[in-house]
Amino acid sequence: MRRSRPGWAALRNRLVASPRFQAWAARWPLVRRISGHEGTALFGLVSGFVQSQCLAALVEFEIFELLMEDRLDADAVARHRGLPRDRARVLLQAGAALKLLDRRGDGYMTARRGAALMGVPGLTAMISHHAVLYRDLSDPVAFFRGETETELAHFWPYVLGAEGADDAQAARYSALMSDSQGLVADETLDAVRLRGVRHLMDVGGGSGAFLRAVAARYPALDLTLFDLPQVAPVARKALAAHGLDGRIALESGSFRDESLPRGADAISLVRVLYDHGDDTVGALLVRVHDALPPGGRVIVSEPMSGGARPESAGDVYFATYTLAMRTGRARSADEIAAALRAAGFGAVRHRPTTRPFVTSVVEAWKPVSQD
Ligand SMILES: CC(C)=CCC/C(C)=C/CC/C(C)=C/C=C/C(C)=C/C=C/C=C(C)/C=C/C=C(C)/C=C/C=C(C)/C=C/CC(C)(C)O
Ligand SMILES: C[S@@+](CC[C@H](N)C(=O)[O-])C[C@H]1O[C@@H](n2cnc3c(N)ncnc32)[C@H](O)[C@@H]1O
Repeated sequence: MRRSRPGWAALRNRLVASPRFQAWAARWPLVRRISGHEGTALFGLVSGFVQSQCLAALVEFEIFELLMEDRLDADAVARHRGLPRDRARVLLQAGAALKLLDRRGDGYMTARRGAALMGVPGLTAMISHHAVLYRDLSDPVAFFRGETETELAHFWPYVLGAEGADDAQAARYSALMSDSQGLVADETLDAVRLRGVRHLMDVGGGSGAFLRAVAARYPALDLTLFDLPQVAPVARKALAAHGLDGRIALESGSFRDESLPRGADAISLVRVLYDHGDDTVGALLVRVHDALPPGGRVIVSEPMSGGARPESAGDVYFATYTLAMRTGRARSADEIAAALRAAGFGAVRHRPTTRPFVTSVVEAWKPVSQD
């Protein structure tokens, strides 16, 4: 691959890395703003793990619930939560500095950002679950060398295939996933139009939260949920609880081992591909292609890497998370498009979403004629 000569960038780097240049830049009004901005951004990176752990403590001590309606001082919070007073004060100050709590006088109350966090389904459960990833990352050098026996690799064993999972694990997985699926479903359905589709099959649909959202927006669509046999009891229960057991058909099987049921003219893969390696994804997309009629559509929705324009959610969080799982990876929209084309799809479209940290969407169509 041809490399461009990074002449200007190399000169800039030498200058910016020099303490003398930094001291000079701090004195001059025009550059002072840029250097202050860079310093603040760097401090955010350096201290980000402490911020996340303060957030985790606020969640575990259920501080947002306690301060949702009442303004309490640190002593009262300490009493309610069985914390030493001086430590409660430090935690509440940290919450206020992170704009999760709002301090007035000596009193603290849940701030708008804390209230928003409480309103995102599954987010506090995800924050608690991060304890596993945090342990996996405790030696980042070993982690990136691939030397860590990660806990996350065992947390989702059935991602690796039907044989690895038991019913309890499937239920736990589906609960954590379905809690967060409302947001993913809304983002996905805002990004794609299903008008003209007759029958949608959601492959790897978990407990059916995506199809529930589809059913609400498109009452005339036929809907099928396909997932592992272990997930079927959880899905059946969830659909019945929402009165949708007659509305959404359930099919069980493993897309690793068998072809997909035919009959749908659109197939969705919501947060499925990034769990799996390239070979599994390639084979799955061929099976999706085989199951669709000519003119049928595939919809891929999941958090994605920014590719040539790296971005934080896909290239830091989800890329690291999937690395810790030791199975899948966060792919860019271009990589997913290439995999779709390799499986025989055409007319690939990237549909932007408003919250790429929740999901991004790529759609493609099976050509009407193969010539
Ligand atoms: C009322 C007055 C006076 C003013 C109001 C002003 C106003 C309009 C304020 C707006 C407030 C508001 C409504 C805010 C809403 C904010 C929302 C909805 C924020 C949503 C945030 C979502 C987040 C942070 C989602 C995070 C998701 C994560 C971390 C997901 C992780 C998923 C993983 C690890 C999945 C793994 C799957 C696997 C295992 C790879 O297969
Ligand atoms: C990350 S979850 C996503 C669930 C749901 N689509 C969502 O977004 O909440 C991945 C789903 O793929 C399913 N899955 C994994 N391997 C599978 C396989 N071999 N065959 C069928 N489904 C599978 C899992 O059971 C799980 O429900």
